[in-house]
Formats: sequence, C-alpha cells, structure tokens
Amino acid sequence: MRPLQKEIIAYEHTQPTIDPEKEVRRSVDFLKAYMQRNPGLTTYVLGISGGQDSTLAGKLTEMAMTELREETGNTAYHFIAVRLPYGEQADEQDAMDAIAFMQADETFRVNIKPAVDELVAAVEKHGLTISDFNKGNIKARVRMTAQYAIAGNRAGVVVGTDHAAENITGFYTKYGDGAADVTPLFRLDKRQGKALLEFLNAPKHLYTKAPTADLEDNKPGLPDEKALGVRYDDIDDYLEGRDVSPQAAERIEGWWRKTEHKRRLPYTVFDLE
Ligand SMILES: NC(=O)c1ccc[n+]([C@@H]2O[C@H](COP(=O)([O-])OP(=O)(O)OC[C@H]3O[C@@H](n4cnc5c(N)ncnc54)[C@H](O)[C@@H]3O)[C@@H](O)[C@H]2O)c1
Ligand SMILES: Nc1ncnc2c1ncn2[C@@H]1O[C@H](COP(=O)(O)O)[C@@H](O)[C@H]1O
Ligand SMILES: O=P(O)(O)OP(=O)(O)O
Ligand SMILES: [Mg+2]
Repeated sequence: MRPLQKEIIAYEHTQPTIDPEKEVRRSVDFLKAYMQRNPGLTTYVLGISGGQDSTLAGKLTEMAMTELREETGNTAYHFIAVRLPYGEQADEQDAMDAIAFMQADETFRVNIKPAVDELVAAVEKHGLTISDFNKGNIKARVRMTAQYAIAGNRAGVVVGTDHAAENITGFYTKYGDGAADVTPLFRLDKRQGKALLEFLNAPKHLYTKAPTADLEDNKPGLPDEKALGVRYDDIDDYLEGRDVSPQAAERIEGWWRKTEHKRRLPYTVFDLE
C-alpha cells in the first residue's frame, strides 16, 4: 500500500469490507445519541437533492427520529427534508422519490434562484464577473444558509452528506455543502453507501444514477467523475486499501493535498510558527 494511502485510510476511517446492516445501525444510533446528549435539540435538517448521498443520510435520519419518538414518547423529535432547487430542477422527480422513500416528517421547498441571482448581481455591480463555476459554489452556500435558517427556527441541527470518497478529494464547497453539524456517512465510501441503500430497499434508480453536484448552469448534471478526472471505483478501491493504477492514485492524492485546507479549521498564527 502507498504510504499516503495508509495515512488517508486512517484519517477517513474506511474499512476494506463492511456489513451494511451494522453500519446502518451505527449511523442511526449515532444520530439518536447526538440528539439525546444535547437536550436543547429536537430537529435534524437536510437538503434532499435526488442523489445517492442525501437519500441515504435522509433515510438514516428519519429512522433515528422515528425510533427516538417511539422510545422516548417525545413527539418533538423531527426530521425536516428540504428541497433547494435553483429554479426548475431536471431530476426533481428523483428528489421527490427520495423524500417518499425516507418518509420525512416534514418537507420544505426553498427556491434558491432569487437569492443566488441577487447576490451575483450585487457583487458584479463592483465590476467583477462571477464565473459559472464560482456561481455554482454560491448556490451551495445559499443552500447551506437556507438549511441553517430552518435549523435556527426549529431547535435544529444540519445534517451533512460528506463521506470518505468526497472528503478525500475535497469535492464539496467549503462552507457550502461542506458545512454541517453532524455527518452520519463519514467513514463510508461511495460503493459502501450504495450497499446501505440496497440493504434499506431504496429505489434502485436513486443509487445507480451518476453522482453530480449539478452546480453549473453551463454544464448541467456534470458527473462528479468527469469533474474529478478519476472514477469513484478507483477512489473506493484506494480507500479500501487496494492497489489502483499509479495515474488514479496520483490524481486522488493530488486532490487530497490541494484540499487540505477544507478538512480543518481556519488557519491561525500558530499554524505558521
Ligand atoms: N460539478 C459542478 O457542477 C461543480 C461546480 C462548482 C464546484 N464544484 C466542485 O465543488 C468543489 C468546490 O470548488 P472549489 O474547491 O473550487 O471551491 P471552494 O469554495 O470549496 O474552495 C475554494 C475557496 O477555498 C479557499 N482556499 C483555497 N485555497 C486555500 C488554501 N490553500 N488555504 C486556505 N483557504 C483556501 C478560498 O477562499 C477559495 O475561494 C470542487 O470540488 C468543485 O469541483 C463542482
Ligand atoms: N438541489 C438540491 N436540493 C437540495 N439539496 C441539495 C441540492 N443539491 C445539493 N444539495 C445538498 O448538498 C449535498 C451535496 O451535494 P453533492 O451532489 O454532493 O454536491 C447533497 O447531499 C444535499 O444535501
Ligand atoms: O449528495 P447527493 O445526494 O446529491 O448525492 P451525489 O453526490 O451522488 O450526487
Ligand atoms: Mg448530487
């Protein structure tokens, strides 16, 4: 195994094989325990895109809240699924299928387009041009803002969908979808997430579709693998301690190094001493 691979696996806590049933239980128990250890909290909030990761995180969160209501008799425990389209979303039906599958207690819909467009226009008044890519990251940060607004109103915390295969490449918007209070998928790679969804009898089309951040107006539904230049199968093999081609390993390690700043708190004077 490559020396950096060993280091990354230790950081990401990935296992070469998993038992999906045990991992479902581990995440559900974590979400229940976190709520119970923080008595002021009653609600989890999560954006549901229609993709694999939010389908899984949402289902685990609803399972946790349902069990907690049954076990404690406290009906305040609650999961809010949030639809956050930028105008019309091409795979809207997938998002609705995901929400039906997880049986979310409550669903909100916030169209982020007016806020994103207004913000872009207000910044561009200063003679700057916001690129389509940069605007994509604004969309992710406006989604984060909407989720925190809902959490702030409902004694809630925001669930994040970051997992090992995304974390290793830093393939998320810093303080956008990268910002969350609890991340129940941390330790799982992409195929392990699929295995959990299969175990949970999720609709197949929600975990066989191509993963996409779908952030750019000019590249709708751009597959993550195309943006990253490496396949999830290679990322997962790497995280499970298997050999991958030198090209794939170098690509993965390049993303790891480049995005180190995203996996830590802001730098201070003490970091350069
Ligand atoms: N597929 C899509 O549609 C799409 C669109 C946009 C973004 N993305 C993905 O989302 C992710 C976010 O993009 P990003 O990483 O360019 O933007 P980001 O906003 O997540 O991170 C860039 C910001 O991080 C900070 N930063 C950069 N280097 C730093 C350093 N060395 N130390 C401290 N802070 C530093 C800066 O504030 C910079 O603006 C990427 O993985 C990108 O590919 C995908
Ligand atoms: N369109 C969306 N609606 C609700 N929530 C969304 C949407 N797009 C993204 N999200 C949230 O962000 C994370 C990260 O998405 P990636 O596809 O990994 O970039 C996703 O899990 C949702 O919680
Ligand atoms: O985060 P999601 O739910 O959008 O999943 P994916 O990353 O597979 O698009
Ligand atoms: Mg997605």
